[in-house]
Amino acid sequence: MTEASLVVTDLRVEFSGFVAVGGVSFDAHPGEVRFLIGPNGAGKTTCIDAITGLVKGTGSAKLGEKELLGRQVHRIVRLGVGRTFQTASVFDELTVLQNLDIAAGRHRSSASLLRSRRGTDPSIELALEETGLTGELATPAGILSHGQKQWLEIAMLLVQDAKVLLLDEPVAGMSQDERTATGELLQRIAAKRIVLVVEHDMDFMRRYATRVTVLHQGRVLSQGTVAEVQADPRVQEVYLGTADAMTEG
Ligand SMILES: Nc1ncnc2c1ncn2[C@@H]1O[C@H](COP(=O)(O)OP(=O)(O)OP(=O)(O)O)[C@@H](O)[C@H]1O
Repeated sequence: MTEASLVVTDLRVEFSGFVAVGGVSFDAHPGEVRFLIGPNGAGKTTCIDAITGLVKGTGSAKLGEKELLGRQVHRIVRLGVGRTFQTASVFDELTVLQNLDIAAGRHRSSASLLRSRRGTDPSIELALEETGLTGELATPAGILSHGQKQWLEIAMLLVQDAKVLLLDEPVAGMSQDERTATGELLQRIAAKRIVLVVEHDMDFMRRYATRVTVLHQGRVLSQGTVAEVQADPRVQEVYLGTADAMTEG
């Protein structure tokens, strides 16, 4: 597994002259659950979109020595950068196993695909175990709970052996139990991979973040540990009235 870090430097994204991300720098390392937070429209998703090649950005986003900006989406995926979206994008009519097979097949040779037909692939078994979906192997993804769908998406990134997981609001709409299970899952995954979480849920962020970057109007307002950003008066000001939970707990 990689020891490489994700280092974003002076990232800028403009949409027809509107600066959505105006020079953002942060880094994320294996071993930490890194959070990107900020009010609506702060530029969080756009940062992820730029890192994954969906929108054009300037500046730099490096995974180890490899520059990601300027590469095509599929090449960035091949370098080991995976993401989830705010809405789960699994194949509802296919089973959990079939979804994982498709995810695994994307970067597998036909010889290994042939081998995998003779039994469940070890990487799939591992991903199922890791995400607690082993019992749902034959369940159509469409009837999974909201939380399980998100875990399936994460499992799909694991079977692709993603070195970087960029997760956009992974616990939105989840029950408290599902949030706890997700937080613990992210901590396990982050031991060996880079995990960057975009979230609005302050309680979740407080419980599971190792370090946090706060964005506001396309710029970094504050970054540090949860305690450091919570104590930052600029952060309190921005969150006052929108997420007053920022300073609670
Ligand atoms: N394709 C686009 N074209 C024009 N403007 C865009 C586009 N995508 C995003 N924006 C604008 O860029 C800004 C940042 O949007 P972004 O979705 O990154 O914010 P966010 O922090 O992820 O917000 P939220 O928490 O609401 O998802 C917003 O003002 C948004 O309207």
